[in-house]
Amino acid sequence: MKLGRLNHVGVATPSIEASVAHWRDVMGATKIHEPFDLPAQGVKVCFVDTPNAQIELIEPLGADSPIHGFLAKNPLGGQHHICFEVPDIHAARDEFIALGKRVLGEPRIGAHGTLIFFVHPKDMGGMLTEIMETPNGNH
Ligand SMILES: C[C@@H](C(=O)O)C(=O)SCCNC(=O)CCNC(=O)[C@H](O)C(C)(C)COP(=O)(O)OP(=O)(O)OC[C@H]1O[C@@H](n2cnc3c(N)ncnc32)[C@H](O)[C@@H]1OP(=O)(O)O
Ligand SMILES: [Co+2]
Repeated sequence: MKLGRLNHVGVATPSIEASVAHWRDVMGATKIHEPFDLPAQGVKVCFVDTPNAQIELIEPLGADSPIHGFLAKNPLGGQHHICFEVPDIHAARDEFIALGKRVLGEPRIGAHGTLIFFVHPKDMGGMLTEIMETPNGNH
């Protein structure tokens, strides 16, 4: 696979509102985007910009949210996934599968509007890994 830019670090939180205050007041973030619901992924999302990547705050949305289990184990929240860009999402998916990695579902539209997929943390050194097609402008 051709490893691209680190796009974001996903951080699960029980409260985006409380996390926004942390990133603003403790970490000094100056550009924090408006939160929005992403029902197709079962999360509410809020991007915090850093100079070279984003922090993606995710709060559970709905009873089927994929992050309920993580928050049950980590009630404070915490680092949930890392996301790297690739030029060709379908080629990347085929390559992970060929390496025997568990790709979690079909590529789907993520929070940046491009296709994403996830690879199981137990096949990735303990890190839930999100792969996303490079958004226009990041090339
Ligand atoms: C909006 C979007 C975007 O950026 O565009 C997003 O990011 S949405 C981000 C939210 N969406 C997703 O995460 C979708 C993909 N995720 C999934 O399909 C699931 O969450 C899985 C990763 C398969 C985990 O499933 P589940 O929560 O049922 O966990 P489980 O209890 O079966 O966990 C199995 C083992 O994996 C570990 N495990 C679970 N989640 C983990 C995580 N985030 N990082 C590292 N390890 C993790 C558990 O501790 C457990 O280990 P032990 O057995 O050793 O205790
Ligand atoms: Co993400």
